[in-house]
Amino acid sequence: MTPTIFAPATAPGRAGVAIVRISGPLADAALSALTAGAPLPQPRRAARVRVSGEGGEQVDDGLALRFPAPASFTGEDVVELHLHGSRAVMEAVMALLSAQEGLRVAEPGEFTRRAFENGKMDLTQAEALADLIDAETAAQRRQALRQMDGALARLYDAWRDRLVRALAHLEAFIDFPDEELPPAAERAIWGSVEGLTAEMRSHLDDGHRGERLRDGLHIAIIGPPNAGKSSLLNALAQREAAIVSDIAGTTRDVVDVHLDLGGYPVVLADTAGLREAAETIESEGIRRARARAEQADLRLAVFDGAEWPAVDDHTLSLVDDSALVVVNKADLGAVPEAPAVNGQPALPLSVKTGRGLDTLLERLTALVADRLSGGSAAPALTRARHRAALAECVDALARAQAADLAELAAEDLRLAVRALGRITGRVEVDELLDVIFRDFCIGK
Ligand SMILES: Nc1nc2c(ncn2[C@@H]2O[C@H](COP(=O)(O)OP(=O)(O)OP(=O)(O)O)[C@@H](O)[C@H]2O)c(=O)[nH]1
Ligand SMILES: [K+]
Ligand SMILES: [Mg+2]
Repeated sequence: MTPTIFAPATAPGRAGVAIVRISGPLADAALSALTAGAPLPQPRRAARVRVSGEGGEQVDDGLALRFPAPASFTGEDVVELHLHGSRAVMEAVMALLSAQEGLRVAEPGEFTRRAFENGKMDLTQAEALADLIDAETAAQRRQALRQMDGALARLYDAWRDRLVRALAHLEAFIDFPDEELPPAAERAIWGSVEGLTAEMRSHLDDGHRGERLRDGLHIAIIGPPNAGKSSLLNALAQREAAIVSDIAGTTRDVVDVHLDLGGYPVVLADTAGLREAAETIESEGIRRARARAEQADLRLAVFDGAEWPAVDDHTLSLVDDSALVVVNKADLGAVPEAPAVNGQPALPLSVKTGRGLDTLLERLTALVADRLSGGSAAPALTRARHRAALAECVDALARAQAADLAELAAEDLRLAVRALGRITGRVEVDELLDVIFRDFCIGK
């Protein structure tokens, strides 16, 4: 018998309510045992229950909900206990459940895994559920909900269906060599494969926006020492995340802060000021600053307005045309209204007076939204796992198209189908035959 599993469904710690979830064939029995054999509540109706332990000692007064199989999250019998969220109550109830025969504590992700195994969701939906739980910003929440609703699963399954169909048509002619593959049928098969390849390529070529939206867009603040990089980080983060001082070379380690810019997640990094450092710790800091600047999705270059119109060469060498350039300390130097650095428009800024901060925030938000939203109606690829499988699929399709023999082409199409199926976790059954019999009248 499948073991019945249980675990707290709410985060640990003191809370008004804590929920314990039980899933498996013994879920109802477990509830009965906890409630001294009181009648089971009606399905999907909250009922007040008195939870008691050994010798009838009361442990808590709470609510119980039953979701009989298969209409439950996992597809199994599920019981939810809504208890008071204290450590003492939770520990007592967990101990009582552990003591019951056939019950054990769930492993991480095991409820969702059972939901997948019972056909309640595909792998992309299971992943989306994890993303929704981790979501910190509105855009992350929207992406996760959309994927949980099956947007990616539908896209990948539709592609897979089209591939299976092309493969079935090709195999039909391989299996029945007396039948010539009519040129029109051959064109249809390869036309469909070509169309699919193009759609997959454009889905892959999305600037990684779905994956970035999960992780946050990485922005590195770079600039010469004392330009006010840490001051700017603190102003954007609205807290004293990094140490600010008038000593050049204050920042050494990279300091990351997580920001929500217009609903989009951003990881903003403050870095060491760039210069020829005399001392080893500072030069290690500068090495880290350069490395971070290279890995970042976007560079925010801060020049020192007190030096204007001179600009720092070390920083300049890291500024590309996607970088956002600001000239800070505009309150000190003779910084013009619309400065240009190396021909690139820059924003005059003063973290001290607040000048330019709103404009900078607006520009940053627009840039981030542009990188992460993509503005397209199609759902975004969200994981490296999907990317790897899709790339494998596209490679197999390219090989199939180049193959001389139909048998070899069919083998590559089969590999392509398998690669796609891995994304959603679908296994192949006798689908090929189904399609053949639906679309062909073999034997006529
Ligand atoms: N007048 C003026 N001073 C500023 C401004 N922004 C920062 N400062 C001052 O400039 C000095 C250096 O600021 P930081 O934020 O530590 O500069 P940094 O670029 O992080 O410096 P390092 O970490 O050493 O590379 C501090 O004394 C700040 O108070 C500004 O807009 N105007
Ligand atoms: K400093
Ligand atoms: Mg600093």
